[in-house]
Amino acid sequence: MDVDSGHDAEFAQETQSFLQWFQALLGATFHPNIKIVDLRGQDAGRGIIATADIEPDTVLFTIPRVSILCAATSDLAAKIPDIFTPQPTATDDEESGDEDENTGSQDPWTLLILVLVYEYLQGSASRWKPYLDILPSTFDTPMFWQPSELAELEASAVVAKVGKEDADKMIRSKIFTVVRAHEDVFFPASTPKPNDDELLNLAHRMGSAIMAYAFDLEKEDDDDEEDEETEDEWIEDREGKTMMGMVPMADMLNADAKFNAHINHSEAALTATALRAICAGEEILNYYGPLSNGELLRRYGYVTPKHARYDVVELPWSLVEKRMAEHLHLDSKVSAKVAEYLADAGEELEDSFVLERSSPDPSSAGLLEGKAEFTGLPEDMSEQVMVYLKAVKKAYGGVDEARAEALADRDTRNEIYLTAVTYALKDREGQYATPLARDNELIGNADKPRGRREMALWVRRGEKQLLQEAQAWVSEELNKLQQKKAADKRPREGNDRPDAKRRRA
Ligand SMILES: C[S@@+](CC[C@H](N)C(=O)[O-])C[C@H]1O[C@@H](n2cnc3c(N)ncnc32)[C@H](O)[C@@H]1O
Repeated sequence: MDVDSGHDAEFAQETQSFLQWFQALLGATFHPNIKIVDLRGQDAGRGIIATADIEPDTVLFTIPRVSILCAATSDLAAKIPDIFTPQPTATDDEESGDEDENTGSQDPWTLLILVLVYEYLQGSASRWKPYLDILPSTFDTPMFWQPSELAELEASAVVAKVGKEDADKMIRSKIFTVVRAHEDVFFPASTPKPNDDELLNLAHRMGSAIMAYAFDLEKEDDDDEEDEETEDEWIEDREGKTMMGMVPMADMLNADAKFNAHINHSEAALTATALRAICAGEEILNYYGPLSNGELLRRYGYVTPKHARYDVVELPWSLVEKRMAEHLHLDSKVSAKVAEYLADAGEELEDSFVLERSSPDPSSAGLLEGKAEFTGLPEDMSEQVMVYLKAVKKAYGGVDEARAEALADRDTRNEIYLTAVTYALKDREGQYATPLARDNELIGNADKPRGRREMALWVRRGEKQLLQEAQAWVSEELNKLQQKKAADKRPREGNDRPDAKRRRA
């Protein structure tokens, strides 16, 4: 038997039906040395493992493009073609200011939600029924978390990105309208029609499945001549206009920052190949990109220790600005002038900046290379600080020339910047409900998080660790700068022989 029977007979049966369905697809292949397994014991759903050693470059499985579930393959496009013909672009809508009201224009996301809702509602009549049966009905993405679970993520930028309300709004405007206008197409006569709440839940479920499972598919027209076998993997830009699709079996692969398989896109099929030798018993892992654990949680509902190297933290400009104003002892009058100059100069200030480590790309074999290290503050933040300090210098002009003069010195500006950032980073760390030491204590020797609260704990711990690394880096830079300033002064003092002068005096 190709399938691990696991503990749950229904789960195993669905896996088996899916595999049989997949293997019967014209052009599909599934290597005999791999199998789908039940990894629920590790909070990882289904996954694929090697049952015997696998050579590098082995084709693990092949999915013919005609079996991808998308707008181009579902019958829905033929039944309501108007919805699938290109509408004015989002930019046009934004310009006309009626994006929310424009219920007609669909995008790759909403089209795929419509397709999935349609295929799901067709039940046994859907070509993809055995595949749809194994898609999850519940998710661990924060979109579905209780407020008390979300509270564990407090201060992480992930919370603001959950977007449940926006998703509800989008579903009501773009999905409901189409489904309700074509009930004869969406709802088979033999089954009861879902009410709005049921439809909302179904659309959310499909939207979340897309977020965690869908591939961005290249449009045939976009392929260039060399694209026989392109390197187009999970594309990170989910806002793009490329067609999206659900790729059975390719999405049975779990993923990590260290991985051993890759999905190649060719004209007729998608193939999963081994990037290096894979040992019997090893899990076959794909790669979703250099995502922070916060982002991995938001999109896919899981976090891994290896993704922590890609963690990010947002530093609000307000914290940096406040600390700079304090450091410069700006009074309200000067502050107002600074704001005025910035406005006059048309400077559009960013609200926040993303701190991250420099991390080498994984090797072509999917191995992690080198160390991820904090090596500098975001360049756009440094630029914004300099714009701000220039405005301060101008505000002091004619009021306090000595201060204005001091700000003309580059090292002085840098010192002000680094000092303010030191405090701003501490302030940012203080926004989290628990200190890093407490999170470390809670995690102890655990090798991975289990459950939502632990995932939140790992996300916030990772962000605070990064904040501390940033603080250490800033403090070192500040030391170097102060030493440089001291050294810059010394030769002058030596030349002027102040000691001798003082002695003479
Ligand atoms: C493309 S699917 C992979 C197959 C999935 N495990 C299943 O049972 O259908 C992506 C989902 O798998 C899970 N997943 C992927 N990689 C994982 C990992 N390294 N650890 C835990 N869960 C993982 C997450 O729930 C994610 O949303």
